Amino acid sequence: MGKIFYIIGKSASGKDHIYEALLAEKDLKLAQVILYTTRPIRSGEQNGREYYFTDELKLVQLRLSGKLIEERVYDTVYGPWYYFTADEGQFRLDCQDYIGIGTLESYEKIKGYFGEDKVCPLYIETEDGIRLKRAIQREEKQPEPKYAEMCRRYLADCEDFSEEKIQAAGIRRRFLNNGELSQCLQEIKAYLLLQIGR
Ligand SMILES: Nc1ncnc2c1ncn2[C@@H]1O[C@H](COP(=O)(O)OP(=O)(O)OP(=O)(O)O)[C@@H](O)[C@H]1O
Repeated sequence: MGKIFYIIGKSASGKDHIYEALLAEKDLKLAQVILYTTRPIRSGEQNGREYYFTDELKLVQLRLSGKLIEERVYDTVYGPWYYFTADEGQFRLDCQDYIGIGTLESYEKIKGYFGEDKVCPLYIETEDGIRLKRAIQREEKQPEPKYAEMCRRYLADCEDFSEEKIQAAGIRRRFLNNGELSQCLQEIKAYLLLQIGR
C-alpha cells in the first residue's frame, strides 16, 4: 500500500530542493501531491503539472462535497489567492507513493483525512543562522529582492514551528540540512526506502 510523504519545515530550510531531488530519484517512484490554486496560470506553467489551476466556485463545490482536505489563503495585491488540497479520486494509494510539501497545519489535515498510517512527515531542520544566511543569499539573486517579506517569514516561522506545535503534530524524526544537501538527501532516501519497503 502506498504512502504520502510530506515535507515540512521553516522557510529556506531546503524543502523545494529536497522535493525536486526526491522526485528525480527514479527508484523511489514518487508521484506528486499537486495542489489546487485560484491564482492565475503563469506563462510556462501547465495545468496539472505545477498546480491544478481553478477558481473559487470549484473551491466552494469541493468544500460542500467533502472533497476538500485543506485550504490556505494569501492576501495578495491582486486579491485573495487560495491554495488547497482536494481528493477527486486522483490519489491511487493502493499502488502509488506520493510526495508533497506543506505546512504543519496542512500536514495535520492530510493526516486526519487519509489516516496516520498513510501519511509520513519529513521534517527538515536547518539551524537558524545557516537558514537565515541561505535565505539572504537566495533573495540577493532575485531581480527585485524582497528582504522585508523574507524577514517577516523568518520571524513568523518561530511561531508557526514552535516546539509545542511540532510535538503536537506528532513529529518525532527530524532530518538536518545544515551541511551538504547530498548528505541530508542520502539520509532521507534511506528512510524512504525503509518506509516503502524496498
Ligand atoms: N544543504 C544546503 N547547502 C547549501 N545551500 C542550501 C542547502 N539546502 C538548501 N540550500 C539553499 O537554501 C535556499 C533555500 O532552499 P529552498 O528554496 O529549497 O528552501 P525552502 O524550504 O523550499 O524555502 P521556502 O519555504 O522559503 O520556499 C536555496 O537557495 C538553496 O539553494
